[in-house]
Amino acid sequence: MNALAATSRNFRQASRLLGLDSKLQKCLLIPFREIKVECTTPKDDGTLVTYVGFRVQHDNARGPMKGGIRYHPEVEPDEVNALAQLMTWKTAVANIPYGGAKGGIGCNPGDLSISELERLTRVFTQKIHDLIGIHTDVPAPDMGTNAQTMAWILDEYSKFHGYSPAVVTGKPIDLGGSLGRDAATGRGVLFATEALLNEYGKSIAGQRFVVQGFGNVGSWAAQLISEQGGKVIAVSDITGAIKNSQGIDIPNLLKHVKESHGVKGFSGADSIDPNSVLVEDCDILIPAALGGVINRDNAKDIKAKFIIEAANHPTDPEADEILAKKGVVILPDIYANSGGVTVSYFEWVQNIQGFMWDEEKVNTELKTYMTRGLKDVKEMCNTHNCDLRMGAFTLGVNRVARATVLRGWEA
Ligand SMILES: NC(=O)C1=CN([C@@H]2O[C@H](COP(=O)(O)OP(=O)(O)OC[C@H]3O[C@@H](n4cnc5c(N)ncnc54)[C@H](OP(=O)(O)O)[C@@H]3O)[C@@H](O)[C@H]2O)C=CC1
Ligand SMILES: O=C(O)CCC(=O)C(=O)O
Repeated sequence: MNALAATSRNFRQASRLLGLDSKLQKCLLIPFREIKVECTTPKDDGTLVTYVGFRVQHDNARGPMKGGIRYHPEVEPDEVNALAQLMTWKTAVANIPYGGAKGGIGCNPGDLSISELERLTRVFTQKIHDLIGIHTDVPAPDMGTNAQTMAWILDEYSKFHGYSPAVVTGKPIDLGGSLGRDAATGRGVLFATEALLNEYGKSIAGQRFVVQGFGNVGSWAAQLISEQGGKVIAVSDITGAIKNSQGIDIPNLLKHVKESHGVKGFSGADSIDPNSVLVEDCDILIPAALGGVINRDNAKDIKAKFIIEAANHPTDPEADEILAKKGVVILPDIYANSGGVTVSYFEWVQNIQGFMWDEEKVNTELKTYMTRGLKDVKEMCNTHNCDLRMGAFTLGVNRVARATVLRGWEA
């Protein structure tokens, strides 16, 4: 099932549980604005190349639209649309005053030089600068983009609108980025996992984890989990997959990845088939790469008891049903990975206030938001007698529906 069909199906199920009428459902589902732009830019050898860029602004009932920009070869309109919709429900679940958006460019950032990436980012910004802004739509990093990408967007945007650090989050600290934003999604995953395990009388220490994806989110999650005594027994990225049943030494793996640009060849673990990583024997599985990776083909073989969705939309609805029958507990993306956008919100607040928080304050506030988030989700599970995914969807959709009705959508 494609990402948009899957996300919209979850939305409709939540709307039915909430008893939303069909007109309001339609109004909430259809994006506010979908932008598609041509980005033609010279390569380093002077030849011209054209990429297609997207920004989908899904909803702004609760505040400025917010969401990352992804550079990946598989970026396509339906997926960006689904990811923008997920951002609307995610910011509502986190209870931060934002709507949802997402963007992307269909390119392989690994094939581009730094100067080619800079030119592409500047051309994309030139095409969308009049549609983003501090109080309209605030981009951030996602797969294939990082703090440097945000610095280029900030600089290009500022040429048109004056210096505006709050127009993007996830910036370098020297340009007004927040302490703790780089680690925030992984740290949020840690806090969410702790809060969930607490419900089962368990803690991180001694649990066996498998992490798919070792970029920003996966590597921070693995590092913070291992610091809490969790045993990360298998990890994968685009270069391959590795396993050590005794637990991988994450600080050493991080050094290896810095030097070798991937987990492949790490001497402290055995190489395994990347296709087997999701079905490895473990207690907790953390998908932290692409969407749709847990589907009807592999769900029945998953051995983890808990799945913490660090990635966006890693689990297909068909897999959800199979896993529910097996008793696997899934902590859904729109709650589990909300630590990133929550600290993005803290960054935006700091930029607007012109006052910088220390890292301890950022992390303490993040823990408060993540702990309260699970409590709110569980309350909806009790009210609607549903699983955690529907608990999160009903929570997010209900908050957006209430804001929409209060603002007077029937004009
Ligand atoms: N960054 C953030 O703050 C947030 C990110 N997310 C979500 O988390 C996920 C990861 O994002 P992020 O860490 O930022 O992205 P990064 O680009 O930093 O990292 C992505 C990781 O996934 C790996 N990867 C790509 N394809 C595969 C594959 N087929 N199998 C295994 N690994 C693969 C990449 O390998 P390689 O580097 O070798 O290509 C890399 O290790 C995405 O779904 C994103 O939407 C959610 C909330 C916030
Ligand atoms: O930090 C942000 O604004 C958005 C992060 C993001 O894209 C996501 O949560 O999926």
